Amino acid sequence: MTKLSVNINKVATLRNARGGNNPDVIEAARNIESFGGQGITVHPRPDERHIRYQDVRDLRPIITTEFNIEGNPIDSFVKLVLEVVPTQVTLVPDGHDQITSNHGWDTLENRNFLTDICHTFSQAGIRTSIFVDADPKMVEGAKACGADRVELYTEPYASGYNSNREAAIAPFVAAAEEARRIGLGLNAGHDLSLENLHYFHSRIPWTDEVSIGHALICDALYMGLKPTVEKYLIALK
Ligand SMILES: CC(=O)[C@@H](O)[C@H](O)COP(=O)(O)O
Ligand SMILES: NCC(=O)COP(=O)(O)O
Repeated sequence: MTKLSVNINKVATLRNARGGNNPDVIEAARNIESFGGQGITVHPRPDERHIRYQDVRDLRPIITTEFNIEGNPIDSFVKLVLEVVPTQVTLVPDGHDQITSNHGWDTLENRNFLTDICHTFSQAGIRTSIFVDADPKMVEGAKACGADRVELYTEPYASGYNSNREAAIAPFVAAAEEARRIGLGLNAGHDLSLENLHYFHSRIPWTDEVSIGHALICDALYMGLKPTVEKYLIALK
């Protein structure tokens, strides 16, 4: 069964716009779980443009499903994750000034660094996932780093979906088959939406978890959070 982990970064974006606590990320997380969401994902960036480090601390005790913290493993991020001990940590190679994530790790070039980081988190009992492009070599490299899972960066699939979905999904099926072959867990995320999620899942049903934020929160502005979460869960049937 593929779990839906809802990324609530954009709830925090809206909250920070006015400087108060509305919308409340804690209430959003509680609601998402009550509506059937099987995980909460956050990506605390160094500039705290949306999710703040204190949000991560505040969310930990109230999350009853899976808690996935994504980020570039700079010292402050590593310290926060070890303090909070989430279900999973997802290592993302974002630069400080990136508007959003736009590529995965080179797991061959960064093998020693990623191996050390994965070991540190594994020793703390945290599942590790490495964010990679849909490339079987990068998947294999993540396994060599000792990661439990990879997360496939799915923006290229999403952007190619409308013009040729068969072509868009092909590299992801190849990368996902490599993960399955070598016994690596499989996550996916970035720009997945109600439009493209069902097809992705129909072609790669062994995906363990999809983490979805931007499109889902935008959909919720039109349809409401409960119906939106329910629609995303149906797309994973
Ligand atoms: C790794 C990934 O794809 C998500 O964390 C995405 O980067 C969301 O980050 P923003 O919400 O800051 O765009
Ligand atoms: N790992 C992907 C994620 O958490 C959310 O990405 P997006 O749906 O906001 O593009």
